[in-house]
Amino acid sequence: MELLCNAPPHASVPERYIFPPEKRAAMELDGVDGPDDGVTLPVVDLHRAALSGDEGLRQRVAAEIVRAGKEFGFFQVVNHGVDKDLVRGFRDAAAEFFTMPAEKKLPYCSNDQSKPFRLATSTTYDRGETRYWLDYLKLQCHPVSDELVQLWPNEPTSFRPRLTEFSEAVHELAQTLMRLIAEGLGLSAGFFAGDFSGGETQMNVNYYPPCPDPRLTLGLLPHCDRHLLTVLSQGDVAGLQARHNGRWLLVRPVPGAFVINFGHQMEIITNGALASVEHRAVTNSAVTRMSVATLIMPKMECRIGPAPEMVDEATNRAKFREFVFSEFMEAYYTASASREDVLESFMIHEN
Ligand SMILES: O=C(O)CCC(=O)C(=O)O
Ligand SMILES: [Fe+2]
Repeated sequence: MELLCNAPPHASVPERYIFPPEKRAAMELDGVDGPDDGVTLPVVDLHRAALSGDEGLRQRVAAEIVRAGKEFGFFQVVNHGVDKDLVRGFRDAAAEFFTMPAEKKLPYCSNDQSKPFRLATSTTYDRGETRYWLDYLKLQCHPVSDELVQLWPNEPTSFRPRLTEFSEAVHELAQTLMRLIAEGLGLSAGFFAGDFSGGETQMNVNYYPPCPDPRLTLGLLPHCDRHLLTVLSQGDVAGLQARHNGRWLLVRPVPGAFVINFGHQMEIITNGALASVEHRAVTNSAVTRMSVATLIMPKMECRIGPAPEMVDEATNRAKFREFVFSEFMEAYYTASASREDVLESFMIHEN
C-alpha cells in the first residue's frame, strides 16, 4: 500500500491526486485563506458545572446546543471536561504511529472494512479514480476490553494506554452531549442512551501530510456521517469545512475544543430537526494535519425512525420510514457518499 506518510516530500502533486476543476476546493473564494462573510460556527461553553448541579445553567446550555445544531448542524464545545493532556497524549501517540517506518505499519495495512483496526490510504467509499490526500486509521475504540486493546498496535508503546483513556473520556463527553441534546429537544434525558448509541464506537484518525499544491487536491471528500453523533478533535491546524447556506464554511480551530456534528441517524430520529450536514477536508502546504473523529453508533439491530415526540400528524409528518440500522449501513456502502443518494430510500415522499 502506497502510504502518503511514508513517501518522501512531494515536489508536485502526482496526477492521481489531481481533481477536475469543478471538484477542487476554491481556496480563494471560500477556503482556508479566503473571506467567509464573517460567519463562524458557534462555540458552546459546557461549563462542566452545568452537567452536575445547576439546573438553570444546564437548561441554558442544552438550549444553546440545540439552537446551534439546528442552525449549523455543526458546533464546537469548550470547557467540556476532557483533560487537555489526555487529548494531547493520544494525539501524540497517533502521530508517532504514522511516522514509524513503513515496515512496522505494514501488518496493519488493509482495505477490508470488517477489520477492527486498520491503516489505509485515500478512501474507499468513493468510486472515483482520483485519490484523496490522506492516510487514515479506522478502528473500534469502545467499549474498551482486554480483547479490543490487543487489536490495537503495541508500538508506539504509548498507543494502547493513551487510546484507552482518550476513548473513555470522549465517550463520557458524548453521553453528556446526548443528554443535553435530548433535554434541549424536550425528550427524556436518557433518550439517546441504550440502543441508539450503544453500538461499537468507531474512530477515524485522519492524517493529511503537507500537500505541495492544495488548490488541486482534497483531503477528504464531501460527505455526511452515517452514524448518530461525531466528536472530533481537529487540533490546531485548519482544514475542515462544513456546508452552510450553499457555501463551505471553515471550522476554525479553537484551542482544546471538540467539533460536534450529527450523523444521518440523528437527522432521522429527530425527524430533520438536527440535520446531518455535508463536510470535507482541504489540504495545506505547510504542516501535517491530523483529526481524530469518534463516531457514536446505534446497535446494528436497533430500530431507527422518527421519534413519536418529534412528529406531529397535522404540522410535522414523519419524513423517514422505519428501518433497522444494519439496513442503513448496507445502503450507505452501495450509494455514493452523497447525502441525497443515501437518504433517498429512507425518505417518505408525500404525493
Ligand atoms: O479531518 C476532518 O476534520 C474531518 C474528518 C471527518 O469528517 C470524518 O472522519 O468523518
Ligand atoms: Fe465526517
